[in-house]
Amino acid sequence: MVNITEKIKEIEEEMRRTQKNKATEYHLGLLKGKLARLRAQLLEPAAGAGSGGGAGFDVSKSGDARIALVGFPSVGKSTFLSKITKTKSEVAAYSFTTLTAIPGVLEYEGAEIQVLDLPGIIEGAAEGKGRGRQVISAAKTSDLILMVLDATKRAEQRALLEAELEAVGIRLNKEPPNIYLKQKKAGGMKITFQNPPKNLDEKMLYNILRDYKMLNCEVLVRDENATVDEFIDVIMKDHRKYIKCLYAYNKIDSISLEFLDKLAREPNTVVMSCELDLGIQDVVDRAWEELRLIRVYTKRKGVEPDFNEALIIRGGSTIEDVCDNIHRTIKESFKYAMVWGASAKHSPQRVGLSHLVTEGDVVSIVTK
Ligand SMILES: Nc1nc2c(ncn2[C@@H]2O[C@H](COP(=O)(O)OP(=O)(O)OP(=O)(O)O)[C@@H](O)[C@H]2O)c(=O)[nH]1
Ligand SMILES: [K+]
Ligand SMILES: [Mg+2]
Repeated sequence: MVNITEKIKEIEEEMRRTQKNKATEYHLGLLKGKLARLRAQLLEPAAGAGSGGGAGFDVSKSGDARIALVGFPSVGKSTFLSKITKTKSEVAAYSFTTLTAIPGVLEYEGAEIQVLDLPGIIEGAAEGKGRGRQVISAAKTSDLILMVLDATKRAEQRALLEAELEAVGIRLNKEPPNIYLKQKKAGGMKITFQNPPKNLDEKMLYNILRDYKMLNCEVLVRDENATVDEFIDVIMKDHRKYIKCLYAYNKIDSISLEFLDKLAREPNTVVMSCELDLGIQDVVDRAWEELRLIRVYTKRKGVEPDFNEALIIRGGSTIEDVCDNIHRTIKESFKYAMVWGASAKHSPQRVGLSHLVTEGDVVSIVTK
């Protein structure tokens, strides 16, 4: 493990030393590719090491979604958990009060959201400092990262945390790159650009693919703004996780109104004071919005739907997802579904498995 960490340091050092220009961009691209590979290795549990390596905390998922509270020590993560759930997680003025993952349940309009209070992380977490790697692994399993920040601390804290999460393959508030990559058994490399790329060229991709020993593959870059980093993300897609992040600045009781105003205007940002009980509900409402969960009601033939019993599913879900949510095997005997509500062209509409449902729909599944 030490070996990999040292190699990572060496490459980072070399990247810092290398001046960025046309002549060095191929070399830098290759270094980035190597770095991504080493970082993934670092997170892989060592053979026979049991729960070592990249394993998270042993908390099973429950409820309709999971939110992870991530932040530096003593920013108020446990205070916040204790405010929004019935769970009491220890609060104190010293760092590393919380030493493991403490789950709580947030009830929100009929949904149950699991909220994980996590130990504070520090710079170097991705490389294994403190419980950093465990915390980050837990964050990787969440549907939303609520990054808790101390409004009284330096502004750089946010960028530092983001860099730690980036280093282990978490991509915050980003979509997967619009690049198609398929490994083949033979035929060499076929690289195509749909539009002339601004930051890439064929040679660069070729070099990186060769370094990854992907000699036979097909690449189609659809996005003209795609970057080398995004291309590497596509190669490493099994190690990447695209997660929404909401930034919550706590302790606004201790900052000036001017600064508060500035913070509150930043994108994906909410402000609060757990101490004064200010803004807590706003943070919860925003977190709920970011999760993009919707409620769908099921109905048996000839019976009124039960509006007290919603299925909570992800926005963008289909009838197929609804089936999977009801029962693992229902899809096998699926004939068609009847849908009432906003997603139906007329009520009811007869639809197939691929129909997209939306908030408040009533669905009746007809089986063979
Ligand atoms: N001024 C102020 N202090 C707060 C606020 N919220 C929490 N605190 C204090 O900040 C300190 C740390 O709170 P914790 O909830 O233990 O912080 P944590 O992020 O869970 O800390 P670790 O578990 O050690 O990582 C405590 O002394 C809290 O009373 C707030 O809104 N304003
Ligand atoms: K603390
Ligand atoms: Mg804590």
